Amino acid sequence: MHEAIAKADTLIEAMGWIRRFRGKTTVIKLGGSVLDDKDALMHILLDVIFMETVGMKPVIVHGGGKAINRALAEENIEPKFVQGRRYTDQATLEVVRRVLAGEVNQQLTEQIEHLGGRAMNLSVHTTNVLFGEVLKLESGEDLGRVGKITQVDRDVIEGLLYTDQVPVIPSVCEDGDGGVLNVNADTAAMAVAQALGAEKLVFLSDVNGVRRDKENPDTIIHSLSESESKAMIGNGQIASGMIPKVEACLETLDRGVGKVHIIDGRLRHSLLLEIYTSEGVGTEIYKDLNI
Ligand SMILES: Nc1ncnc2c1ncn2[C@@H]1O[C@H](COP(=O)(O)OP(=O)(O)O)[C@@H](O)[C@H]1O
Ligand SMILES: CC(=O)N[C@@H](CCC(=O)OP(=O)(O)O)C(=O)O
Repeated sequence: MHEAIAKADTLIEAMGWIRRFRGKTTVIKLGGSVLDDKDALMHILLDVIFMETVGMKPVIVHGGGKAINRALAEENIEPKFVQGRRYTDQATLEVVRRVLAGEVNQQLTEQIEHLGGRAMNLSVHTTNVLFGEVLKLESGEDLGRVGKITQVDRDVIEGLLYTDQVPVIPSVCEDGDGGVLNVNADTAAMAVAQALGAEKLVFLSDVNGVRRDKENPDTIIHSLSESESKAMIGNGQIASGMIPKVEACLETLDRGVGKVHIIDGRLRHSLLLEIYTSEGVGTEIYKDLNI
């Protein structure tokens, strides 16, 4: 009996934060690292279904870098990265399109349905919501068929949220000429969060947050300013796949999204903990105060 009362107490405690976030949009970016961890992924999707059930509006944007690497290896194509982004020739693009917009996108949607939620896959194979153009790096280096998002079909996404479905969006966009482009999933999540004016953007990865020493989990920084983030990218403390994530956080904060966090998708219920504990988990990136 005591146990049952404690459970009921927990529900009442949750009422405050459920009310606070009801009707608000959270964009959740799932990276290849958590997509590859079956157990972690199942718990993340259960958290997402819970959020939707209590009236929050979760939107999933996903990558799948590891699955792409495996598929490329099968075709003897050597992966190549420039500043954390994949150089994408035509053969690589075919693989990215098949794996991200096809397999991973469909598997995620089916798994949400299998776990009792309602989801809809929005990809270039079904209903596309991401449009863009070829990304040009300031350094002048060529990335091939890599895109940046210039437009998001907000109406389609909001229509799904209105009918209590979780939109599941891969990081592939259409260009204006009937072709598709490979987009880094962190930047795609940023574009979707901006277009929707999301309350939160959460990056779920395989690290506990941004660390001073990337090998040492104890050096996590819970609250990181814009200027310190830039300095850490400059001196190499923030490297590889963390660069597009932090850059996406900074750009998002410039464009009116409430909060941006990088959290550990392997930690059970990290998504719910992030929303309803005051200190949160992982790293929050904030804009410098202009004093
Ligand atoms: N300062 C840092 N703190 C934490 N992780 C870092 C840092 N610099 C580089 N990294 C690397 O970034 C990786 C996360 O990026 P990535 O592998 O692209 O994740 P995802 O697949 O979730 O997008 C970490 O696993 C880590 O190896
Ligand atoms: C241009 C570019 O880099 N595209 C990425 C898209 C997938 C992605 O970003 O996946 P993760 O989130 O798992 O890293 C790629 O081809 O790997």
